[in-house]
This record gives sequence, C-alpha cells and structure tokens, in this order.
Amino acid sequence: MDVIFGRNKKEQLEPVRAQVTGRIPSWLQGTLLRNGPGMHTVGETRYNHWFDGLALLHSFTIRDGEVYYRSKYLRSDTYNANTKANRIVVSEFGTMAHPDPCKNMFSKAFSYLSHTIPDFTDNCLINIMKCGEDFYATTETNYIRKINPQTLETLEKVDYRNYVAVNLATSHPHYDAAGNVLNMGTSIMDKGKTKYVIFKIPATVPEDAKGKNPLKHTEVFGSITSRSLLSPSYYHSFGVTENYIVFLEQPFKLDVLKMSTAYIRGVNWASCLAFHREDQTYIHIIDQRTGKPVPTQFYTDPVVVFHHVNAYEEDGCLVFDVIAYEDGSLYQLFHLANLNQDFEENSRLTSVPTLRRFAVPLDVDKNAEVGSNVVKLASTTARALKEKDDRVYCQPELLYEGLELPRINYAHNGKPYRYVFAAEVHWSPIPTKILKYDVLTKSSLKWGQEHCWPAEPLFVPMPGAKDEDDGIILSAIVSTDPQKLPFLLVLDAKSFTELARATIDAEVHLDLHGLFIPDADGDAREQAPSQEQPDRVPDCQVAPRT
Ligand SMILES: CC1=C(/C=C/C(C)=C/C=C/C(C)=C/C=O)C(C)(C)CCC1
Ligand SMILES: [Fe+2]
Repeated sequence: MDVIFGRNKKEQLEPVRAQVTGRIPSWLQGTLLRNGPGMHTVGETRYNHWFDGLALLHSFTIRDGEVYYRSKYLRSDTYNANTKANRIVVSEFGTMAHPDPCKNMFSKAFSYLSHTIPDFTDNCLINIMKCGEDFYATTETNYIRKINPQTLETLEKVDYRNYVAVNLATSHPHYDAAGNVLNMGTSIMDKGKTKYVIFKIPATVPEDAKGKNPLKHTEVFGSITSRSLLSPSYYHSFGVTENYIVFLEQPFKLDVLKMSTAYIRGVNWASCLAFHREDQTYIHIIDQRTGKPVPTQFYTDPVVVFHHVNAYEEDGCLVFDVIAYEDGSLYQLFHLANLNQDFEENSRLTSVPTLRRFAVPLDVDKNAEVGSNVVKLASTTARALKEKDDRVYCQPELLYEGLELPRINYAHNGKPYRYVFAAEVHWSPIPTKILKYDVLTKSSLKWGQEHCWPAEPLFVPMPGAKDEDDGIILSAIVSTDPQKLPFLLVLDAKSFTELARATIDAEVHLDLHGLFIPDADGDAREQAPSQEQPDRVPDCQVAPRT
C-alpha cells in the first residue's frame, strides 16, 4: 500500500494529454481542480499520518472531448521550509517537528518556548475554496493559500485571523446562491471565551487600491459558546438550509491545555484530540436571519461526524443527513504505520460510516408530553423525544451503511434532495466503489472495478438539466496494480454507466476534495442559472471560471 499512501508523488508540471476512450459529452468543458496529500517523506524524515502529507494540487482540464492533466505541490511556507532543511521542520496533524538538532541548548530551549502558543501549518491539503474571483487551497488551521487555478501556482498566504477571530476553520465552506462563502471556525479562549464562529465572505466587493479582496469584507453573523472553555469540539464540516445552520458539537474534542504543551512534550496534535464516549452530541440550530441559536436544547448519542451531506426544512422541521461513526477510529487508521504494513489487518475501522437522517422540530410544542415524539414527518422515521427542561433527544433514521466522501448536486444544497454520490467504504477506510444512493427509494447504483480506488465522486450538472441527476460524475481513479495507469472516470449520473475514461500516463495521487470550474466560454455557459431553475448553482462546487 506504500505505492498509494507512503510514496512521494512526482509533480506533472507540463499538462499531459490523456488517452480518452468512450465519449466525453461535448457540453463538459472546464477544469476539475483537486487537492490532497502527495509527499510523506522529506529527506530522511517521515510523516506519521496520511493527513500530514504535503499538499499536491492537480487538475483535469476537459476541452472538446480531450483531457489534460497537471499537478504541482503547493509551495506553502511549510513546503519551502521543509525543502530547504531537507527534513520535516513544521508540525502537522500527526507529526510534531522537533527543533534543529544542530542548535545548542540555549536555542533549543528558546525554540520550545516560542512554540508554546503554536503557529499552525499552512500546508493546505484538504480542499479548494472559491472566494469572489479567487481560489484558495484550504486546511483546518487559520491559514489558507491563494492559488492560480489554471497554472496551479501558489500565491499569497492568508491568515484568517486578519479578518475574523478564529484559530481553526473548516475546509468545507458552503456557498449560497449568490456565491457568498459561509464558513465556521473555532475561536479559542479569546477574551476568556471559546466559541464556534459563523462567518460570511461576500462574493462581490468594491475594488480598492489593492484590488478586490472579499476577505476584507468578512462578516461574523453568529456564534455559539463552546460548552467547555478548554475542550472545544473538533468538526470538519457543518450543514446549511435556506434559513438555518446546523452545527454538531460532538464529543470528539480538542484538549487546549494538551495542545499548548504538545510541542514541549514532543507529541503531535492528533494526541490532543479524543472521543469522549460518555458524553452527548449537542445539535445546534442557528437562525441565519437573526444569527441566534434556536433555544431548544437538542442532543443525540455520542457520534463522530466528519461530513455533513445535506440539510433542508420540511413542514416546520429541519432535516439533516450526515455520515456518522460510533468513535474516532477513522483518524486512527490513517496513521501511515497502519496503512503500510499488514494493510488488510491494521486498516479495519471499528465503526462503519453510516448515512443517518436527523429531524428536529423548529418550534417545539411547549405542551407536548414528556416522552412524546415531536417530529411528525411522514418522510422519515427519525424521532425527537421531548424531555423535561426543554431538552429534546434525537434518534436518527439509519439510511445506508458503508459510505464516505459524500457529494450532492449542489443546486439542491439546503433544499430537499434525492441523491447522494459517495465512495463506498465498509470496514476499511479505502473506497472501492462509487455509489449513488437514492434517499427517496432507498435504492443504490454502484460503479467499481478490480484494483480501482476511486476519489470523491463529483457531480456536474448538464446544461438545461431538469432532473436532479441530469449530469455526469467525475472521479479520478488510482490503481493498486502498478501495471494499471490512473484515469479520470466520466459516469452518466442517471444510469451510473461509464461514458468515458481518460487514461493518464503520469502519477496521480489519491486525493481528498475539490471542485469543478466550468469554462466561461463555449457550451458550459448554459450551466448558468436558467429561468426555469432560478436557484441553480452559480457557485463553487461547480464554480464559474474567472
Ligand atoms: C494541523 C492541525 C490540525 C489539522 C487537521 C487536519 C489536517 C485534518 C484533516 C482532516 C481530514 C482530511 C478529514 C477527512 O475526512 C487540527 C487538528 C485542526 C488542529 C491542530 C493543527
Ligand atoms: Fe472532508
């Protein structure tokens, strides 16, 4: 498994033309831009965790039925410092970098002290975010890196803290119909408080002497005080509906005291993160119109959620779908030691990721009997049981077992929807198939082939689409068979049959997340919002080209 996880991947700086078999629809013109870890050793030093790897950006440009592939390492400060020292000198999620062994005792002590308040990494390896006209590589620290989506060049380093008081921010922002970014971050012990902050970055802003910078116009429009000052929840994403935000304060928590002493103790950030199975998961619903949380205290059993799938409002309830685990074993498994030796044995999840649907009433009837179910939706068996003191205990409906890396047709984000596109995973964290799950009929379609490991499947709508699944699925496939070249798979999203594959004679890495940037010219223009479907995405999961 070293081929897939541990080995450093070569950059492909010059675009290489892929060998296309089948037919790529002529309307599909644009660039699939994705991010993920590509380098796990520097000199003699090695990262411990797959999520530590240095960010490798790659793109598949689709033009007139042809596909061109290129890749380039993000020239983060972390990448540059590591390369210069020829060893890992910046700490990542699962690897704590130690001071220069050549330095004397005095400078060693100084180096420890200066790390007491940690400056996090700018190795933005998780996702791509579109912000106004700009694209950024993102991770979960306070740093994002502007990139050129065409050349994959690395541009400015941006510190979120210059615009909003957050020490951490998710790499899964949402976009509203106008393209404004909605994101959440954690503000740790600022003015004696630890808070989860919701902020908005506008898509369009007036130009000043330094040009257009939407980040300067970032607005905080709500926050939730953490239930614990020193152990805020860790979260990787959140949900939105037309009027609300859904935030799970889960018992998978960061220990701030452990973090502040991690460097001096020589332990990594991952060891400051723990699942508290004796605790509950609090469900916070924030009204976007007022920025205030709904007063009822909703809670559920202890779960770990990385990915929210979608959320929407239905008959006075808020329905939200997530991929949930019973513990934090997913992060445990991505330790490279588990992924490289005895892969089959060591890489078994102790909890299968499941698609769960929750429903919470937006207005809980004060007179409802204690113990009664206050969700009256015919569409789901999810329940919410009224308790004493305005508390409501939520029990989800189990929809599907064994899936991760969910995507939807983003035009349906925050609205009722039918299809989840995801990677199928069971007891191993490695995807083997791509899945289309219909939440209405509870049926599924799959695509898979021997030795093929698919990346997150991304949905691109076709021009003039009427049905939610009118479009195609793009997924980069890497192979565990060294003889088999990687390829970009194009599936018809309705039938889940293969339309084309573009085989790439270059190294392609297993990545995490990304987006599709339709060409501004050509047929792709028709992907703009139409009269019939006023709420189609002019957004960034399928982003307009700049
Ligand atoms: C460096 C660093 C962090 C990095 C977390 C990362 C890199 C998480 C990646 C998660 C992924 C890829 C999840 C997929 O489902 C923390 C813990 C936020 C805080 C401390 C500093
Ligand atoms: Fe993610």
